[in-house]
Parts: sequence; structure tokens; C-alpha cells
Amino acid sequence: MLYPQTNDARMVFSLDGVWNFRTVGETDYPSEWTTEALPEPIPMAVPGSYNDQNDMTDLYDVYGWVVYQRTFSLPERVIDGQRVVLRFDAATHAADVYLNGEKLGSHKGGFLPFEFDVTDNIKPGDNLLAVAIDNRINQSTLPIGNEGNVAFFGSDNAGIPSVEAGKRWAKPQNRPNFDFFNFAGLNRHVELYTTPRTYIADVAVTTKSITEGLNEGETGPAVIGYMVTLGGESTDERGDRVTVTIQDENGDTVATATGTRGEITLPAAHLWNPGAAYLYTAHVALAGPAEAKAESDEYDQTFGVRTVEVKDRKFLINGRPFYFKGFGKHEDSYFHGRGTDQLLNVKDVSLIHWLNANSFRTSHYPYAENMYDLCDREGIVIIDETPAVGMSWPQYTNKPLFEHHQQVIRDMIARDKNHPSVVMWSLANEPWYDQGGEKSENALKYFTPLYELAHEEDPQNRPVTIVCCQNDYTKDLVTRTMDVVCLNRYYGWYNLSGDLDAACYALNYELDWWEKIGKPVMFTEYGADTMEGVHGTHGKMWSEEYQRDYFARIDAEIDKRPWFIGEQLWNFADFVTIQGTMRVEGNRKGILTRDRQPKMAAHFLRGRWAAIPDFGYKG
Ligand SMILES: CCCCCC[C@@H]1NC[C@@H](O)[C@H](O)[C@H]1C(=O)O
Repeated sequence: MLYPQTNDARMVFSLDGVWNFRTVGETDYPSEWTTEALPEPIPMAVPGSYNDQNDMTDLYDVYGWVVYQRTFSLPERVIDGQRVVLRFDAATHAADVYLNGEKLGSHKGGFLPFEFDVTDNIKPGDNLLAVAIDNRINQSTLPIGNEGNVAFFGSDNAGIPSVEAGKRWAKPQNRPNFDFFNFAGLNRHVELYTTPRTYIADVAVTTKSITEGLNEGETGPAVIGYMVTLGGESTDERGDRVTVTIQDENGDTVATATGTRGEITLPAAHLWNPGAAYLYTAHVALAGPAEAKAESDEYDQTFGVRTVEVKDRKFLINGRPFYFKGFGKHEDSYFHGRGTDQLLNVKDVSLIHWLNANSFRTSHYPYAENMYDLCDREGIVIIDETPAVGMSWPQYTNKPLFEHHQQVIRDMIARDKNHPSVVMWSLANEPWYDQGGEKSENALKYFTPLYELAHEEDPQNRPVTIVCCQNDYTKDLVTRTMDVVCLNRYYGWYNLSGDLDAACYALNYELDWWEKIGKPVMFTEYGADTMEGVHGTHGKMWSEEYQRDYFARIDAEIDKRPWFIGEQLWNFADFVTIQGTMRVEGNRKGILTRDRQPKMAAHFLRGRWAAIPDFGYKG
């Protein structure tokens, strides 16, 4: 799915700004709220979660529907004869969309784009756009919501008559089976864009071969593959009117090709590398019929020349063994909630550089495209993750959920396939699947087809993984089948708490087991909750000294394992969760505070990572 672009053939109209907004709740929204002006609306900024934007009412407790509304008008002379598309970069978690009183359709899933062809719905003057959004999560959504009365890490005294009575009486609420606040709404950009009626619908670019061993700034022959998909009217005989021009970073043409698919040799290619990005542009042009130049289309698709491969328990980028240094993150900030904030993206990327990190995982959902674009140009490596978090054995026989999971994988790869920064797909975070017997078998039957689907859907055929929770690894049949074993481990925090000696012993006990499995292994989570300003001469849990010591001790152990290919800790920064006895204004495992100030561990890691090269750390 191409990101909207303004050029000689296309135009983008942003619908960001202040919309009208009303909460509805669990019942259905009134139909007149989608066909007439909202009564007594409050202002709501888009993009942005609605939860933190108004203190006259508690929008943290919304359970069910809200309705957004705005009007817009488009210049007739610009859209005349063009195709007009309404696109949502995301709407969390489910949306019904109406234009001028007509329902355009619905979308389920809160972290990937969807669009509607509104060519025949647009009218001169004001158009009324209404979007109803449902924030409810349950056992059949991704992420997973508990339908009982306790969330992940929620506390309870089950069985006590008064407590049970209180749980029955309590108003319905979302009970996330995951550890981040269920921020919702129009979290990302909303836009209208035009294309000709016959248009470029998709562009895929792959790297077929490179010259390995190039140093930064050196060039060598490379071969790329491309495929252009056309859409709209009379697309079949138009293939011969497609030209592809490859431009280097200076905008100079380095190669050209015609046709909707083929291979192109770049005689002196610059490689895209972590920390040394180089971006090319494939300028795709679809010539209109001679008699109608105005029907030509064009699209500029950036890409990087680089290969990714898992081989001999190494993670190779451009044939060299890469070592992941970084973290899991969240799209999470004051006031914006999970809303796209380009300034924060730029600041976070600067902090990734300041920390001498080179990568992050999009825990636990695909992030907004803007962040991937930034990482493409900044040479930061991404593990791209679906919103499948909080899963357990009941899900592995839930066929509608499996089909939704398949669609999410297709949509995530369709959106992110051209980003050189994306080097691996994560199918899920911490699915619980170590109960042994049929439950473990069902998990394997659920995830194996998804693993195969991700490989099939990706034209670049990147490695595929799943991120494994602290579990009984001997009964976990799934993790060991992935291309890379990604472990979330909390020795010294959730278990053997405060005892880093025992924690290191237990970690090595498990790593001895993984030694025999023959796959590359990395941490995708490890860490300790830390309150900035809490100190101690013998750093105890929650102190800044403990978080620093935790990483220093654990890292010393993984350094001893040549097949341990990376350390992504938990978390880049503190972030908001449900309220609960184990969370103080959220999860405090950040090495930065939520307002991006470094804790003591950040300084330790900055020094450690300065001494760890992107390539060849383990030989
Ligand atoms: C019993 C062990 C469970 C460890 C689970 C650790 C969790 N992994 C997923 C993340 O979203 C959580 O924030 C993290 C944690 O709680 O800080």
C-alpha cells in the first residue's frame, strides 16, 4: 500500500486538525451522529489519542464507541476527472466511516492503514465526514483483552464474596491482557489524496545481489528487482507505458527500465547499512494515452540496496554479522497518548544515536509509517511486530482470530515491505504456549502457518520470529522453530528478584539449553523497573543503581555466547499502563523517563554500546 504523495500527477489533502467529538459508550452510536452535525461536541485533535485531551470528563475510562466529525471541501478544478481516496493511517481499534451520510465501510485493527475510494461520494462545497471508533478489546481482537475482570498484572482477591460481588457490579471496562494503556482514537494522520483513474497501485523493490565487503562510501555492482502493480481502468495493456528511473541520493539517474516488472543492474551501488544509510528513489511513471497526457501517473518510492540473511547462527546484513543494540519501544507520550508525534520521533531517533544504539522493535504493534521513513534515512534497524500481544492457549483454536492475524500480517508486510530499516518480522509478543501437551501442540499448529505466510508475503523474504515470554522453554514448541530465537527474560526482576548472582546462574542454565538448539538467540526484552532519583550504596530493586547493575551483570553473561546476536532491553522509555499495584504512573523499566531524561543505566549502556560495533562483535 503506497503512502500518499503529492507530485505532478497526485495531490494530498491533510485532514489533520481539530475535529468535533462525542463519547457514546457501550451502546451503539446514534445514526444521526453520522449524518448530521454532532450535538454539543467537544474539540479533539487529530492525530492523537483522545484519552488525555480533555479533563472535563475522564476519557481514560471510555469503553465502547466515540464519534469524530469534521467537514472538508476540495477544489473542483483539482479533483475533476481524478480518483479521490480517503485514507486513515490507523484508527484504534475498530472504525465505521461515513461520508455525507453514506456508510463507506468498516475496518477492524488499530495499527495499520485502510482507505476508501470516495470519487463518487465527494460533492462540491462542504462534505461531512463522520468516524465512529470502538476501543473495546476482547479474546478475539489483537491485542487481546481479558473478558473477565482482571487485566494483565491487575491485582485481585478472587473468590471473596464481596470482591466477586464488586466485580459483577463494576461498570464494564477494557481489561488489557497486555502491559500498555489502551490509548485509542484517530491516533494517526487522516488524509485525502488523488490519482488518475488508471494509476500506480503498488511498487515493490528487492535486492537480488550486492558486492559484499564494501566499506562505508565504497560502491560495487548490485542487482535490484522491481514490480509495479497498476490499478483502476484498462490496466492490462498499459504495462508497456511504465518506466522506472533509479535516482541516487543526489537525484542523478543511475539506471532506467521499462515494464511493470524486471531486474535492474546498478553498476556502482551504495549499500544501505546500519549507521550508514543510503537511499535511492525509484521514480515510477505511467504514461497516459497520447491523447490524454493528464491521465499519466507517477510515484517516487525510496528504497535501500541491502541484503538480510540468517546463516550459521549469525544475522547477516550485507553479508556481515550484525549485533542488535537497542530496545523495545512504545508509541507513548504525554498528551498525545499513542498519537503520531513527528517531533517526538525525531527526538527519539536522536536519543537512539546518543545511546549508541542501532535498533528497536516496534513493540507491540506496527508503528506509524513516519517513524520507519526516519529510520530508513538514519540507518536504524527495525524488528516490525504485529499487534498480537496477550495471546494464550484459547486463541490457538480461535479460527476467526487466526484469519484476522493472517490479514494483519499481510497488511503489515504490504505497508512496510520496501523499508530497508525493517530486517525481521515478529509474529507476536509473548504468546503463552508452554503448557505442554495439546496446548503446546495447538500453538505450533497456529503459528507455523503464520511463519510460512510472512515468508511468502514478503518480496524480500526477510527472517521471521516470534518474541517469547519468560517460560518453560522445554515445553515451548514454537520459539525454536523461528529463524531467530527472541527471548524476553527477567532473571533478577520477576524471578530471583534482587539476586543478580542467582539471576546470572539461572540465565546460563537456560542458555546452556539454547546452545543445543542451533539457532541465533537475542534478547528482545530484559530490564528492571526503576524510579529516577531512587539510589542506594548497594542498589536495591527500583533504584537506579540496580537497573545499571542488572544490565552490567546480565550483559557480561551474554557476551560469553558467540551465538547471542543482540541485546534489546525493556524499555527505551517509561510508558503508561493500566492503573495497578505494580505500576506507578505506568511501567518504569525505561532507561529514560517518559519525558526522555536518562537514568543512570542509560549512561552505562551508552558507554557499553559505544564499544560494541554494529558488525563483527561476536566474530
Ligand atoms: C512473569 C513474567 C512476565 C514478564 C513479562 C514482561 C513484560 N513483557 C511485555 C511488555 O509489554 C511488558 O511491559 C513487560 C513488563 O512486564 O515489564
